[in-house]
Amino acid sequence: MVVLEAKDIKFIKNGRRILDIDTFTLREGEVTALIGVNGAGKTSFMQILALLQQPTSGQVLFKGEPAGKKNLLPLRKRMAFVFQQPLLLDMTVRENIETGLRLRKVAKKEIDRRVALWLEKLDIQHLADGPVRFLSGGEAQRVSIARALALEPEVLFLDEPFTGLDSPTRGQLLLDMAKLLQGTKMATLFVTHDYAEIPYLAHRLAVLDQGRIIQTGTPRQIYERPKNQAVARLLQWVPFRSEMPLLISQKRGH
Ligand SMILES: Nc1ncnc2c1ncn2[C@@H]1O[C@H](COP(=O)(O)OP(=O)(O)OP(=O)(O)O)[C@@H](O)[C@H]1O
Repeated sequence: MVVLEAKDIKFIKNGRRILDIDTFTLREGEVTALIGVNGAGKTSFMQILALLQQPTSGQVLFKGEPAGKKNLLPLRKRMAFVFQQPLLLDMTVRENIETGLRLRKVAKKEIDRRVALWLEKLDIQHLADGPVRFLSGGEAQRVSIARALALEPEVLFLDEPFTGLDSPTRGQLLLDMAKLLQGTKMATLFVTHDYAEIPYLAHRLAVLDQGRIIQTGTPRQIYERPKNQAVARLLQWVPFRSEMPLLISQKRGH
């Protein structure tokens, strides 16, 4: 099922075409990785999909409902973000996870249930009542993931969430994240500059080049058959790409 759909998106700034995307979809239960060189338009496109930025023309549909001024806020409440910087409030871990739920007027009992659940799933129960100020980078990112997932969003945006973490911390968090996303109904967009992360999380891959989506498919399809020179060039630095585990693609029988 298509959860989020972008149609005929054009985004023009200072007379320059930043984005020109005919069609793009995020589907239920699927993680789509979006890659492209610096300046390709990933952030702009993510902001448009997250309804944080209005395109010059075109439409974003949420489960078939066109997003417009009237339904912007209720639709945004059905989405959640994890950024490269955890952007935590100067409170305890527990309070950080609770805040978004309170803003959405979730009942106290349900807040307690969800906070306990996501503290456990992210393995941060022991940090719950301490201030976020003293957390390591990896712990802070776990809190920001728990905060996003506790909202039970229908769409999840992951904006380079593992960048800046050391290798073992990142590896463990990637594996934990893959487990957490398995079997959920969320439609997830995953922007990353580290292509080695893709096979662990992404079912689909979309390549953005100069504002256009130039190829979509499973990671394996794209690694094995890049559509043109631009895609091949982009992926040429992926280490050992032919031997990569491609965990999710294999499990799903692609
Ligand atoms: N509001 C704006 N006004 C003018 N130019 C903009 C605006 N937003 C983005 N751009 C330009 O659009 C292009 C795409 O930017 P964007 O940040 O979306 O790319 P990106 O793929 O996310 O890059 P990076 O990987 O470096 O974050 C860039 O050339 C940027 O300078």
